[in-house]
Amino acid sequence: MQTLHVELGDRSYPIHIGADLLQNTKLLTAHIKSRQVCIVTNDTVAPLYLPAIQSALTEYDVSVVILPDGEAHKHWQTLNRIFDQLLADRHNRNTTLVALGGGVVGDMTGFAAASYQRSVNFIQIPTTLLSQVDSSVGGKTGINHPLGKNMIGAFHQPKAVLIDTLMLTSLPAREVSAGLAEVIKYGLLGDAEFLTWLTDHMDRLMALEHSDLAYAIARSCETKARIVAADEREGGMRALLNLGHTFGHAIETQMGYGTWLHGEAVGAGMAIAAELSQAMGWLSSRDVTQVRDILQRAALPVDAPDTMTVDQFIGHMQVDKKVLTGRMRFVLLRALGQAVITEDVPDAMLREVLANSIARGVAGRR
Ligand SMILES: NC(=O)c1ccc[n+]([C@@H]2O[C@H](COP(=O)([O-])OP(=O)(O)OC[C@H]3O[C@@H](n4cnc5c(N)ncnc54)[C@H](O)[C@@H]3O)[C@@H](O)[C@H]2O)c1
Ligand SMILES: O=C(O)C(=O)C[C@@H](O)[C@H](O)[C@H](O)COP(=O)(O)O
Ligand SMILES: [Zn+2]
Repeated sequence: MQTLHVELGDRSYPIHIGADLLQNTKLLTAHIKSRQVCIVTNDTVAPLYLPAIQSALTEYDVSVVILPDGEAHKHWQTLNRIFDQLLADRHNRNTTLVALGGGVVGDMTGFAAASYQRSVNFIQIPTTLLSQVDSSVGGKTGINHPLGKNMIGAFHQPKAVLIDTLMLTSLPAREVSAGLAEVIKYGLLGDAEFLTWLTDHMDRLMALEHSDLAYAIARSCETKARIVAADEREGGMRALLNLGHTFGHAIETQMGYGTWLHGEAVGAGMAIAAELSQAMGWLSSRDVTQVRDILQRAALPVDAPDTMTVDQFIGHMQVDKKVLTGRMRFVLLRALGQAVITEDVPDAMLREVLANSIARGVAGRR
C-alpha cells in the first residue's frame, strides 16, 4: 500500500492506494466519527462492492442509499434521495457519508456531505479509474444543471480517499478509456516525463496491467494533491486541471449528460486545446499529432461531435466557471507538459479551430 497526503492544514487527508485495500477495515473505520454511517452508491456498484464495505462496518449503524446509475442522474432530484434517507434515519452532525462509486456518486455524496446539517464528514471510496485518479481528490463536489456542467456545488474535502486498485477489474473498457483521459491530462499539463511514460505503457494500461495502473494512479494523485494543496479554491493554478474541460463540458452539456462520457469529452477537448495551442504558435504540428495519437491509443475521441455548431460551443463556453470578467479563459499548451491559462485567444482563431474539429467530427456516441 502507498499513502499520499493532500496537505491542507487541519483539513489534510490521506490517499491510500493498494490492491485489496479494504481487507484492512481500520483504514476505513479510522476516519468514521460516530456510530452513524451512510453509504451512498449506485445500482451497478452496489452488487459488486457494497457487501464488502458493509461487512467492514458491522459495529456501526449503517444506512444505505442506492442511486440510479449515470451522469444523467447527477441532479437535484437524485441528490435529494440522500437527504431523504439521512433524515429518515435521523443522522446527526456526527454522521459520516461514504461515497462508493465513480465520480458521479463521489461528486453527489460530497455535495450532500457539504450541505447536510451545514456539513458533515465524508470518505471517498472511488471505484472507477477516473474517480481514482481525479474526482475523489480535491474536494470539488456538486451536480449538473441543464444549462451547465457542475454548476451547483461546493468545495468540501473528504476525510480520506481509499483507492482499491482491484476494483478496476470489473470496469468496462469504455470507462477505462474515459479514466485514461484524465491520466493523460496530468502528463500534458505539467509532467512531460510522465507523458513519455504513458506513451510507452499505454497498451499495458489499456490491458489493465496492475502494476502499471497502480503507478499511473499514484502519479496522477500526486500531481492533483500538489495542485490542490497550492490552490484549493481555484484562485489560480488549479485551473490547469481544467485542461480540455472548457470544450469537454460544452460537449457534455450540448449532447445531453451521459451521451458522451466525461472522459471522452475531455479527450476531444484536449485535442481541440492542442490545436488551438498550435494556432497560437505554441505547439508544432508534430506535437499535435503526438497528442492525438496518445488519445487515440487510449480509444478516446479526438474531435468534436459532428452535430455541434461553433455557436453552440461558444454559447456553453461563455458560462464556463473560469469566465470571471466576461472574457473566455482557456487552458492551453505552451509545450507538451506545460499548460498555461490565457484570455488572449482571437475569436476568429477559436472559431476556425472549432469548425475544423467539427468538420472532421465524431458521430454521436451512446
Ligand atoms: N470532483 C472532481 O474533481 C471531478 C473530477 C473529474 C470528474 N468529475 C466528475 O466525475 C464524473 C465522471 O466520473 P466517472 O467517470 O467515474 O463516471 P461514473 O461515476 O458515471 O462511473 C462510470 C460507470 O462505471 C460504473 N462503475 C463504477 N465503478 C465500477 C466498477 N468498479 N466496476 C464496474 N462498473 C463500475 C458506474 O456505475 C458507471 O456506470 C463526472 O460527473 C465528472 O464531472 C469530478
Ligand atoms: O479538480 C479540479 O479542479 C478539476 O478541474 C478536475 C476536473 O477533472 C473535473 O472534471 C472537475 O469537476 C471540473 O471542474 P469544474 O470546476 O470545471 O466543474
Ligand atoms: Zn474532469
